[in-house]
Amino acid sequence: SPVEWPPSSSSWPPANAPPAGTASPYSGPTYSPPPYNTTGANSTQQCRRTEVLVLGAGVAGITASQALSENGVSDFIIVEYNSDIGGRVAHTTFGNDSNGNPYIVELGANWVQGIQSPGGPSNPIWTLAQKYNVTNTYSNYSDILTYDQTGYNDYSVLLNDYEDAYATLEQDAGTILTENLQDRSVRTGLSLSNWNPARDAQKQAVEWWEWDWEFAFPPEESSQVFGIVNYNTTFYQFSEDNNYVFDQRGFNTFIKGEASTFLSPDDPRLLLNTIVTNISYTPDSVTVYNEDGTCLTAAHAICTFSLGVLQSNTLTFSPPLPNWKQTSLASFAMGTYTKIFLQFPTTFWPVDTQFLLYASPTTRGYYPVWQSLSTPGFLEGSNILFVTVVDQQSYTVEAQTDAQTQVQVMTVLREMFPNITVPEPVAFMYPRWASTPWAYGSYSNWPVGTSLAMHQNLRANVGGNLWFAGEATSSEYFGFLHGAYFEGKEVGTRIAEVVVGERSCAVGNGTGVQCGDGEVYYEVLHGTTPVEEYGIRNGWDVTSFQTVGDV
Ligand SMILES: Cc1cc2nc3c(=O)[nH]c(=O)nc-3n(C[C@H](O)[C@H](O)[C@H](O)COP(=O)(O)OP(=O)(O)OC[C@H]3O[C@@H](n4cnc5c(N)ncnc54)[C@H](O)[C@@H]3O)c2cc1C
Repeated sequence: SPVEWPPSSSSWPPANAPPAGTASPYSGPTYSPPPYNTTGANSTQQCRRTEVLVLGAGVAGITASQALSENGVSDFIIVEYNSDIGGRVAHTTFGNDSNGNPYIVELGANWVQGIQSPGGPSNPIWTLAQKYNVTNTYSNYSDILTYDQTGYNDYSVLLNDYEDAYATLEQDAGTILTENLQDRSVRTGLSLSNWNPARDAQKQAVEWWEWDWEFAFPPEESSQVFGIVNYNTTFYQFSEDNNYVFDQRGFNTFIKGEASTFLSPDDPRLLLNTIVTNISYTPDSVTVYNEDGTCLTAAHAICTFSLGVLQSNTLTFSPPLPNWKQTSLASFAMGTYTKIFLQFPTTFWPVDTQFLLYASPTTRGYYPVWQSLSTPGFLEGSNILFVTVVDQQSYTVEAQTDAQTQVQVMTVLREMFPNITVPEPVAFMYPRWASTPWAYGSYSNWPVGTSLAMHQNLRANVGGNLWFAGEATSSEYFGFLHGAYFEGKEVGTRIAEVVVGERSCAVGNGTGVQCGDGEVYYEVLHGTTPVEEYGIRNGWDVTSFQTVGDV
């Protein structure tokens, strides 16, 4: 049995139960579990029943539930680890303003990426940001100053060189995709486009800003085809703009707003502070067992847990997931992206500049991208700067103490501003995403040489009734909020069709409704996927050959 049942006294109450709830309109519904089932984990007799279980209350869980609701399925339960909804759209208080009130800063998602071109489709996250008046400002990526260990040093011309190489990289990606050639790394593609940073620290910093900062992995570990598709479908389809959110209610305001369209305050269908430890599935049902000893059973379940959680050994499946699913879970990559926040007594850096890029003479990706929130249009006058690291440098800072990281960060800042007496920060903070047990990382990336067929196996349902959705299951928009949005909505809608179909069958009205509609998966995987197989069923909603404006 994958779970201890009934829980022993040592596991009760759970040691890592989430902290008591923060203020939320959806604070924990009071649900009393039935008396413990003593016949073993395989019996679902005593578990609370529902039609659809939605596992996770991030963007995908909420859009999936909303789609269920809008398509006539109201009998669902959302199970969420945390005391609030939003998942990786998460904020906290940081520092103080001049009145002593703390600022709100985003630990996770921060930008609406790709908004809308005139007359073109809108990124749904942009539509919702406008609907809920989420405070945001256009991030001007041209508003950047370049530094190295000697201080200010203008190497911004390298940004143009990279962009010239990128134009070739993206054209080559299109050729590989249409001619069904073997995918390769972005490093290989850049090299073939005459971009070779080798050990040139300034070129490495520019490359990091242009690639790693978005994908949370270096070019060596990123697919040329699918990295370009990801960029293309977001930034050419919607727009090239990234709008930075600094709403003092928190970015998750838009998710809470959408949740309130189908959940009432204290809705008993939302179970917060509930940690799923086992998912048991049969051809007829899915049952989840929770750390608090409760269990829930349903005809269908949508698992929206992050790729990091699915790759961890904190969650078990009974029976174990089939090989094709385990292989796909192991094939995709979960990245880590860490924002390190500092508040100072003054704004000693150029206040009218949004970004500062630092080239470490020794280590690629060592505290490279700095962003000023004190700049007009943001949290003006806040004296807050933050620096972002990803991948190996994220793992390093996660393993260090805050004090150790602060020393390194301050050494870099003093190299960047050799003529200024840089003060110590009055506040310092960063999250540790790679070790956060409900995320185990920040967002996913498409590794080198991994086919669409393999990605389809990440999306595909198991046993017909255990479905998967989230940013990682989005073939085109993986990593992004809008990827999670579309995937949740798609699976919620599909399950609603199945559920409504089953009801029709159950009343025997003779309409011949199909009662199940399983996802396609590939038992035998080929290295590349012919372009004619790219369609809505494997998540290919729009053509990846997007162009900007009239081009
Ligand atoms: C640092 C960082 C920066 C980012 N920046 C951006 C950005 O600027 N723009 C952008 O578009 N995207 C960004 N993203 C990505 C974006 O946040 C995600 O794509 C999106 O929020 C994922 O939503 P989801 O519903 O797929 O998953 P999640 O938000 O992870 O939702 C899954 C839910 O499942 C819950 N859960 C997990 N395990 C369990 C369990 N065992 N039991 C019960 N519940 C569980 C979690 O608590 C979570 O609420 C960023 C992410 C991070 C972390």
